[in-house]
Amino acid sequence: MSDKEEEVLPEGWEKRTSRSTGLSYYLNIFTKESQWETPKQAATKVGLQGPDQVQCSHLLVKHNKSRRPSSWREENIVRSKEEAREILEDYKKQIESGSTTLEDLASKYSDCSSAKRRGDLGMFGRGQMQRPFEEAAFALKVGKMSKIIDTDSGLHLILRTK
Ligand SMILES: O=C(N[C@H](Cc1nc2ccccc2[nH]1)C(=O)O)c1cc2ccccc2s1
Repeated sequence: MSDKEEEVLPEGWEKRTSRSTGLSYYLNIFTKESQWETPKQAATKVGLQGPDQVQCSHLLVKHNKSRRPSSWREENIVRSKEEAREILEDYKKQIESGSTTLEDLASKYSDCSSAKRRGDLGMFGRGQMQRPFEEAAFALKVGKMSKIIDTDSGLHLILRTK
């Protein structure tokens, strides 16, 4: 194309010139990520490392090896980790059948104080929750539920809500 014709780029991209090489590159104005290749489709709004923050609800079943084997529901939690897994697998089946929701079960049965908020943990960024929980939460798409996640607190089912 002649230099008179403006290069039309897909939405969300800007053409820049590298100060060091003088070569053109393309900047994703949402994620600030750059690339040499001319973009063929609209810029993604989520960078390679995923969103900065997510919001999740969770259902926690503690066991006798949990960091704090106590909760608003049970002063002294004695069930084994295997029993906790069986309980959570049954909750997971109920949720997947559509007969109930994670939030309804969290309100009644979660061993986390977030049970009082239907399991809602609010928004959080990386570095705030135990790593296995964080990795699972940030890998979820909005509206999706995790597999059973094992942390020092116990066994969790996670639902990403934002
Ligand atoms: O750490 C908490 N509660 C612990 C159990 C627990 N351990 C967790 C580990 C990862 C994510 C949530 C978790 N909840 C407890 O009650 O023994 C939190 C409670 C709440 C309540 C509201 C919002 C955030 C949080 S985090």
